[in-house]
Amino acid sequence: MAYRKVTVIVLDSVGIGEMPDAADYGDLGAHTLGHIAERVHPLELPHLRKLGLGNIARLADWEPESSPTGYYGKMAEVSVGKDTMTGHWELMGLRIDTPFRTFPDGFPAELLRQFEELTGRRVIGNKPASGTEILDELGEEQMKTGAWIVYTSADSVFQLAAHEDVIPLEELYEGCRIARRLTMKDEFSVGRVIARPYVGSPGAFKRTSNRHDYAVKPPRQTVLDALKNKGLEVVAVGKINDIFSGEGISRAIPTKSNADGIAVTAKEMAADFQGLLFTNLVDFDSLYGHRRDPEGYGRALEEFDRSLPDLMAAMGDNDLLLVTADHGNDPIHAGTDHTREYVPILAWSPGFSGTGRIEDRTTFADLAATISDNFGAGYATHGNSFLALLK
Ligand SMILES: O=P(O)(O)O[C@H]1O[C@H](CO)[C@@H](O)[C@H]1O
Ligand SMILES: [Mn+2]
Ligand SMILES: [Mn+2]
Repeated sequence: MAYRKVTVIVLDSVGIGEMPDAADYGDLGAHTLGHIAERVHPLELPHLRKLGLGNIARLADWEPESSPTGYYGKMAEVSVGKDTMTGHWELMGLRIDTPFRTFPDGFPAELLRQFEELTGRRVIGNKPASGTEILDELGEEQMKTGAWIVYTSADSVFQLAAHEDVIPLEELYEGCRIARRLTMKDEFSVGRVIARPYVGSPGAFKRTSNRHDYAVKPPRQTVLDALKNKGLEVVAVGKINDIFSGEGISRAIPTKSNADGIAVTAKEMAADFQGLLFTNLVDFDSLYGHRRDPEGYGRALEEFDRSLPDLMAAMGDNDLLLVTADHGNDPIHAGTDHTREYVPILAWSPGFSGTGRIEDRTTFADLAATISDNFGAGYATHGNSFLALLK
């Protein structure tokens, strides 16, 4: 049976345990969901557990669900990376063997010299940092001097933070476009340039939702292109459009928060179209994972869990829901970066007559293969479809 609409919801950073190669990434022992389940009491996720979340892996003292209603499993990442772009691109069929360049010691002086010259402002910072901590450290100096705050992370990112009253948004975005051009060169190449505007006064700075990402394009076509080329709708909710630089997307709806993303997704799930609805909920990662806040992370999971009945009620018998993630971000792991983890996969349709385990997948790209298989899109990927299992 072919589903008319497939909805993929990426719970950004909701990993389900270390990958076998986690040590290569400094992530031995990482377990985003497991550690949240251990730390946060109570953690009420009845709907996710009913689908089979607690049957995928041992999570704290949870009893596995005795009669789950969905198909459940986990997927491994084959690409060399643990960033959002690599994760999402693999979910949509790519295998990234050349890692994005990272800058653990800051960006080369020559890049910053050119950036300062072209923008007419000095740079301060230039190191890996948490985006909120660097504001505590350098926000006041920026307000006094009008310099750019440049920082990076374990991801391949050139992040440009600016107080909205000191450097107007338009100038910040122009600065990002300049940085984007400079970082297209091989020796300076980064996956994303990110505008990080903020407001407030020293000690109480707050980042705003005027963040904007300038990503490189996927290196080849993803299953999104294959669907779009076939005339199917590909609707992107949240930061999906940025992650794919708009490639293969027919309609994009940016969102301001998980709650907003969930509401938009519910509406689009109820709308009548044939194709793919693809949502990213980023708050798990940006507000709680990177901030190492297990409590907040748990509450955000509960918020999503509470919305599941509405999302499911919006589906027709011929629709399929797939819930997954793009990497881990264990809120009790050392540092403030992503963690190299398996991601969960939960599948549900009102039309299911069976339920059960989806055998461990060796690549996130099995999702792309499944989607292609469903729509007869003929997309070539290293992934393997598990569509036949879902019935
Ligand atoms: O600490 P903040 O600024 O939120 O940064 C996080 O967000 C960036 C992009 O997702 C990554 O580099 C990560 O480190
Ligand atoms: Mn992510
Ligand atoms: Mn992140």
